[in-house]
Amino acid sequence: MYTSEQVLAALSHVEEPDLKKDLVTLKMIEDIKVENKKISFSVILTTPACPLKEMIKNACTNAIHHFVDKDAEVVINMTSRVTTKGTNTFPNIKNIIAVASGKGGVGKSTVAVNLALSLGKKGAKVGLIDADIYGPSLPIMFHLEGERPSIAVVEGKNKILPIEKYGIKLLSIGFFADPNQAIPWRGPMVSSAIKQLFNDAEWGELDYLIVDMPPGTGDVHITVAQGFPVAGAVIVTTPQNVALADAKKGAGMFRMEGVKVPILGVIENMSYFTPAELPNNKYYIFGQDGGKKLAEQFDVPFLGEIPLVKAVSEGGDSGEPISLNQNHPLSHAFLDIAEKVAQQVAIQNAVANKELVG
Ligand SMILES: Nc1ncnc2c1ncn2[C@@H]1O[C@H](COP(=O)(O)OP(=O)(O)OP(=O)(O)O)[C@@H](O)[C@H]1O
Repeated sequence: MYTSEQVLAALSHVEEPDLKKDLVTLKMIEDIKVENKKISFSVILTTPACPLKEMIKNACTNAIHHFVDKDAEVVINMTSRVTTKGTNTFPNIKNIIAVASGKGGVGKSTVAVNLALSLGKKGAKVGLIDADIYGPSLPIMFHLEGERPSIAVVEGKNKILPIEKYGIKLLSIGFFADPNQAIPWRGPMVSSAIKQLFNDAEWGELDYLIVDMPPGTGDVHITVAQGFPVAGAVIVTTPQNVALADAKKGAGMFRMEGVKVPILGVIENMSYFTPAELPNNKYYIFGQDGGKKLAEQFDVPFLGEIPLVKAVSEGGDSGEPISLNQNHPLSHAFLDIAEKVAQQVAIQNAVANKELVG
């Protein structure tokens, strides 16, 4: 018969690759049960979208076989408790992630929507705010044109109820505006409208709240970055020089004194085009590797590339984003990006909570 101490001793040899400490020190092991030759326990990851899940699971099994008994039956329940910063002033929303670009039209909304859906597919509780006051696209991308969120009284206060679709909760500035009427936004108006989407909505418990920002750097950015505990920003760009130059300004804003939002990484969209009849050809219409170079310049991770594919724009226009199509290769590409984003959030949280030296 084995003991829990033997199991813990074995697992203290398994390191969490990102956090660079062993699983026992990080308190990631729970519910140890030993029964004859069977050893079971739970590993509590920092996110259900952990890209290292299988690697950690295999390392645990190997450690038990090596340090306890090579014939033990090992049953591991891989689960998660999404981390947040100790200083988070919004405890029911664990991580706010801003999706930003410098230039307009680079696919920021497309990335925000598919990132949110992919995190949801991984089992996280996800919300999405469309804060693009100049061109809110979420109502069309979710086929919710003309919808208005309901209002409910919660603890004596009127609260906006986010609309739920495809497993995530949504609010768009577009739900409150006439799509045929342009609004001349002034600074204070912008600020109060954006704050309402966060403060006056009944979001419930969320692991990740993705915020689709307007292009450029303006009032919305300042309101979100200074008014709310943003876990990090993702920068979307195309490889084109004009987009990169603007993306640099956008990323630079998050690093300014008084803003100081960590940049989680760069996503390159419209990286290349592959015609359906020539599936092995890649045409780098907007140039090559611009996103990677931008990530290098800012010393942040490159989170992935998305090619120019007709199904992406069709999915956006029809209200069925590409991520809903499980079989499409880009659905996998977005899942991969979502894992990398969640991983970077967990790393930033560990740095902020002084569990990791940044
Ligand atoms: N990888 C892609 N392949 C094909 N079409 C794409 C791709 N990414 C985005 N698009 C299309 O490009 C257009 C602009 O995308 P999107 O609205 O996501 O950009 P944006 O940066 O959010 O724009 P805005 O500046 O208006 O906020 C949309 O029609 C979208 O469907």
